[in-house]
Amino acid sequence: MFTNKLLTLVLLGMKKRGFGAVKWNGFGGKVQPGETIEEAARQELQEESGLTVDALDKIGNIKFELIGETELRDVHVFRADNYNGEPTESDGIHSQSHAFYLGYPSGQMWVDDILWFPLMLQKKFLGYFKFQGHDLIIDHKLEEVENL
Ligand SMILES: CNc1ncnc2c1ncn2[C@@H]1O[C@H](COP(=O)(O)OP(=O)(O)OP(=O)(O)O)[C@@H](O)[C@H]1O
Repeated sequence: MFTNKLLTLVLLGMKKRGFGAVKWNGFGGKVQPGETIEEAARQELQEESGLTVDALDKIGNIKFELIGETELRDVHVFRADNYNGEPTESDGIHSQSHAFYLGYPSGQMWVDDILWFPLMLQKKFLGYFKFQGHDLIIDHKLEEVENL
């Protein structure tokens, strides 16, 4: 994430295949055995975008319930304001910066992102979203918190 007085840019990746294919999204994936959640976040960022980060702030936690799936998806959201390297396309992900306030590709993102992305610039938050299929939210809660 890069901010100056005029504009905030957010680097997003488009998954080429699998769950959430063709949606612009934060970089991420599943935590492997023996990894902490933060280690997994750094690993996925590096694998998917080619970037490394020094400071990584935990800013959100969202539980997703998808009707028909037995387990909740427990998503931890981290933010980094500086990064090392240049974003590169990987096997599974195509990366591109998007201006946060201008022309954000909302038609090609998870519908929940539009509700919580604005919070991640300034707040910590907890969220819950219940989905029917991949495009319809039938229940949700979002709350700002001091600490996670
Ligand atoms: C349902 N609403 C959602 N809204 C916003 N973001 C969502 C999301 N659901 C998952 N995410 C994110 O999507 C990425 C891939 O997650 P996930 O599919 O579990 O990982 P992984 O790369 O291992 O994918 P495959 O299952 O192998 O395709 C990861 O950043 C995760 O945080």
